[in-house]
Amino acid sequence: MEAGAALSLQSCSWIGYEKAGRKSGGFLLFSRGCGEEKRFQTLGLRDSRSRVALVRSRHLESKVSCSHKKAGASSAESQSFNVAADEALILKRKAEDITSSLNGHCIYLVGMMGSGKTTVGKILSEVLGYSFIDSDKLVEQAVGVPSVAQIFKEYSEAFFRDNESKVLRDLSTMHRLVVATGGGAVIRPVNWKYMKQGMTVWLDVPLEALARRIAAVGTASRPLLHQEPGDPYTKAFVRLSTLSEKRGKAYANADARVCLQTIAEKQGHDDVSSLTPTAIAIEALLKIESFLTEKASIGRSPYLQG
Ligand SMILES: Nc1ncnc2c1ncn2[C@@H]1O[C@H](COP(=O)(O)OP(=O)(O)OP(=O)(O)O)[C@@H](O)[C@H]1O
Ligand SMILES: O=C(O)C1=C[C@@H](O)[C@@H](O)[C@H](O)C1
Repeated sequence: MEAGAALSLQSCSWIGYEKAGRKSGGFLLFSRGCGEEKRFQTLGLRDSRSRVALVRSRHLESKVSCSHKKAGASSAESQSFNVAADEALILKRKAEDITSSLNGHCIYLVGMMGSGKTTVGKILSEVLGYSFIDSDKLVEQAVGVPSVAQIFKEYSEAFFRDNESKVLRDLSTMHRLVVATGGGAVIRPVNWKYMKQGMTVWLDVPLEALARRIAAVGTASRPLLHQEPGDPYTKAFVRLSTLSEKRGKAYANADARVCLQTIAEKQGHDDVSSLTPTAIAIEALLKIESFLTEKASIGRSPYLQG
């Protein structure tokens, strides 16, 4: 039971996993179940202040959710509503926890094509109050060509890489950005010098999931995947496998690794496809927090002045 029920963020609806009682006013009250300690740990809420705040916020927001719930909503609908609200709240709390130690430093998301750098990056930027930047788009603007695929075709990959390095160099002097980097940005050591001015986070996604995501939208916008013969899934999978073998070590230079397979296992799922982008963003914040805490514990708080 326990793997799925106790540890799952996906199934941690307030109603389902806190023991809930109903008051005459229709509001929910929570009592602490025996699995709560474990859940707090899973959510990365180790100190009592965060825990109290989360429980209080859940209580308050549950009043709002209950008073707005449609009378005819199915239990599946209300459970997924609660899961989404729960995740959003945890995300917000975690962002508040790390804001001061991050001290305005940029976050660079690295990972293979389709790993979710854009999707997760937008969520992180919003919750941290940062701006979101896609480095591929900056290269397109700098070159004056509307797509990366066209830059590869009209110029060359090397030309694209040179411009990508220039863009990363320029970004390295800035603050309060979440940057979705190009999938191949990790292969040039100089790019690491630029990205390490901030915090680097690797979104590590199994190849099958990447190929599935990319096949769903087609390979046309991803020039490195488009040349292979075959159906979109096979094209993507074959090429991504080769790229991943070449780049695996480079991605591992990142300060933090967000491994989707590990999150899925923690939540009791076999497959990463059940993970929401918000759950992945939460894990990213937890990993960022661990990195900052570890550095601070050895007297090397990377981003605090003084
Ligand atoms: N957690 C997720 N679950 C399911 N699909 C997702 C998830 N995250 C992203 N996707 C989908 O996968 C595709 C690729 O996502 P996204 O554009 O965020 O990746 P990326 O790393 O920025 O890709 P690229 O480097 O190729 O630009 C999109 O269609 C997106 O909707
Ligand atoms: O993985 C890669 O090498 C690439 C990823 C994309 O984001 C683009 O930067 C470009 O298509 C190259």
